[in-house]
Amino acid sequence: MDITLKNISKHFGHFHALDSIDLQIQSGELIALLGPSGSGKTTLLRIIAGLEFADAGAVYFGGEDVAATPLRKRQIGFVFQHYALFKHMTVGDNVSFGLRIRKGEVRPDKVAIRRRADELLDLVQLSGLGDRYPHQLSGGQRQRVALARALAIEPKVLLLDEPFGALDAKVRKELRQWLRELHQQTGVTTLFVTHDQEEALELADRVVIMNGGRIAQVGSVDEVYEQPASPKVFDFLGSTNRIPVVQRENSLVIGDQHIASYSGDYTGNVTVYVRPSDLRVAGDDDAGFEAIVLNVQRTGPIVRATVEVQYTGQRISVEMPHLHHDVKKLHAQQKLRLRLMQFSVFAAEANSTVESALVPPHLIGRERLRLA
Ligand SMILES: Nc1ncnc2c1ncn2[C@@H]1O[C@H](COP(=O)(O)OP(=O)(O)OP(=O)(O)O)[C@@H](O)[C@H]1O
Repeated sequence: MDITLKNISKHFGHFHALDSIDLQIQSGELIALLGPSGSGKTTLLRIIAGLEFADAGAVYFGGEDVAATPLRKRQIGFVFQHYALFKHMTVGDNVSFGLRIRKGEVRPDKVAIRRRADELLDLVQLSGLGDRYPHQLSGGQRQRVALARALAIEPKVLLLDEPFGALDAKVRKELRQWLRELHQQTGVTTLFVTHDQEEALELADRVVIMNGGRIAQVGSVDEVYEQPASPKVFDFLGSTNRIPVVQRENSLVIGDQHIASYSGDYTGNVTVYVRPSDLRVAGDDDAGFEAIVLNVQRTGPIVRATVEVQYTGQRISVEMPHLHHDVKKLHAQQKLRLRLMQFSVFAAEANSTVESALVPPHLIGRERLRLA
């Protein structure tokens, strides 16, 4: 089932929780709604479900405006963060609940209901546990029961609100992989809310990044990660270093050092955004910038260092694989050159001064005069 959201807005009192949301979701897509707390993810999910109503705009399922379609007729499966299983019912009865409460002709007979529950328990890899009660399951198993229950009604759309939020990190990782496989098998159009960028990037076909009730960017995992539309999106998708530099003749420079080629939209004083893991020790022929190592931490296969960028004074983090011979020897007070493997450039931040970005310290007096 494809879903179209057109110009959705929602206020709670004077608070503008959603502002002109437009989004098109293809049938069978797995979409992550990612964003900081309060950005409007759950509100949007609830509006799609019909649990909340928009002040303006429309939701279309397969081209049909669902404004007048009540919740029970939207054929939506839900899973929330806190497993809302019925405690007094067995796992099998929980899974088949949506079928057992159907009325009239659409209610399958007892044997068919039992068979469907068993199939679903197979699908979520819990076969044989149908007679247990929820308290006899682990957290991860309970969330899988919740998913099986949501799938029992053969939903056209699956909506998951932080489905793994209450589970520990290891179980979360396992369930992510499992959900991805389950989605490949069922092909149900799925939207899931998360504020965990790793979860969104690992699971989704496309990511919708929300901020302050608006969509900050929509794209494939590679698009949002490699071409973030704004500093906010860059920040939200992982650790960020910011380095003030100058764009000059297709080049980014710090002082007299050419640190990378660049011919994008921004010119003059700009800020390079680079992730710690996208920095490497530069070879003799590489473009790069000088830095001094302040401290080094070795954690398993990764070496983490804090370095100070020469001339600009920024303290930035670097993460490199420990196997490289230059990285093995890294120590405090060492001078080195770093190169940017992948980075984004945005307009200069308000507090990054021209003199710190542009010139080596011994030239600052002169350069300031020239700029005055
Ligand atoms: N029923 C309500 N009444 C008043 N304000 C609400 C209501 N529901 C949500 N809000 C507000 O709307 C904003 C968006 O809330 P929403 O739950 O959609 O955010 P979210 O991105 O899902 O956040 P989280 O990750 O913390 O769950 C928040 O500021 C929240 O306080």
